[in-house]
Amino acid sequence: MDVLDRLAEILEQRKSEAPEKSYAASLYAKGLDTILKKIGEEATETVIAAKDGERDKIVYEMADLWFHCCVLLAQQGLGPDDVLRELARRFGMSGLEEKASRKPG
Ligand SMILES: N=c1c2ncn([C@@H]3O[C@H](COP(=O)(O)OP(=O)(O)OP(=O)(O)O)[C@@H](O)[C@H]3O)c2ncn1[C@@H]1O[C@H](COP(=O)(O)O)[C@@H](O)[C@H]1O
Repeated sequence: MDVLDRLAEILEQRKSEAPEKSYAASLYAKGLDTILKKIGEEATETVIAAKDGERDKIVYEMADLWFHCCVLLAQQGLGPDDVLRELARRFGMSGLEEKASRKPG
């Protein structure tokens, strides 16, 4: 199982957690506007890191951005696989081939 699959699984589990116990659960409880605001903030922080040429910070901020995008996908009943399938489709790879290409070995 890769990182995005595992994160998606954890984010699904967090839907039944108490908001005080989990950051993801607190985002679900606050709702769509809060999740979208976080995505906007993290995207901006990523842009600033790139403009400043801070490679470590680009990675850190983009991880925050991807995390919040995964929260949005989960909140919408979607997951990383839906996006990866669309990316794969754009260069002619089937969903099954895309999944197989991500498996180690
Ligand atoms: N991958 C993440 C993850 N990435 C980012 N974040 C949180 O996203 C928030 C980012 O918002 P901010 O930028 O405002 O935070 P900040 O502390 O000011 O940081 P910077 O401004 O310096 O970037 C922080 O609170 C981070 O802790 C994450 N919180 C949780 N996870 C994972 O998600 C899973 C579920 O987490 P919980 O719901 O907390 O159990 C766990 O497996 C965690 O490892």
